[in-house]
Amino acid sequence: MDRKTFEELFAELQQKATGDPATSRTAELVGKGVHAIGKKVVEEAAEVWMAAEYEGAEATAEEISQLLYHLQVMMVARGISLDDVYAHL
Ligand SMILES: N=c1c2ncn([C@@H]3O[C@H](COP(=O)(O)OP(=O)(O)OP(=O)(O)O)[C@@H](O)[C@H]3O)c2ncn1[C@@H]1O[C@H](COP(=O)(O)O)[C@@H](O)[C@H]1O
Repeated sequence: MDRKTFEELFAELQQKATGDPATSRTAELVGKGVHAIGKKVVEEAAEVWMAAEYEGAEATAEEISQLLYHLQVMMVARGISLDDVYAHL
């Protein structure tokens, strides 16, 4: 499995954002804009909730990974850095 940390994924997505939408999901989503990304964030958040209530830990962890990915895509699309977010933790 291609494992990466939260920080490593964010660095990768910053690079991918300006890439080819035909080969990069990140570039495709950033091209669609904040409205489309926001819908994915809400959809993935609901899937985390449902998995946590009705599915096992592994399925829940997978949904959480997809939510974190889409949150990072939103950050890239809006020009928000990791430090911008960490400042509020
Ligand atoms: N971690 C992720 C990741 N998690 C989720 N997803 C995307 O989110 C989708 C999951 O959402 P859904 O189940 O709703 O999928 P879907 O129904 O096909 O989505 P819709 O097209 O209907 O919106 C997956 O099919 C992926 O397209 C991700 N896409 C990319 N990454 C990582 O991001 C990096 C850059 O990826 P690219 O930009 O594609 O090169 C790589 O390291 C990837 O592993």
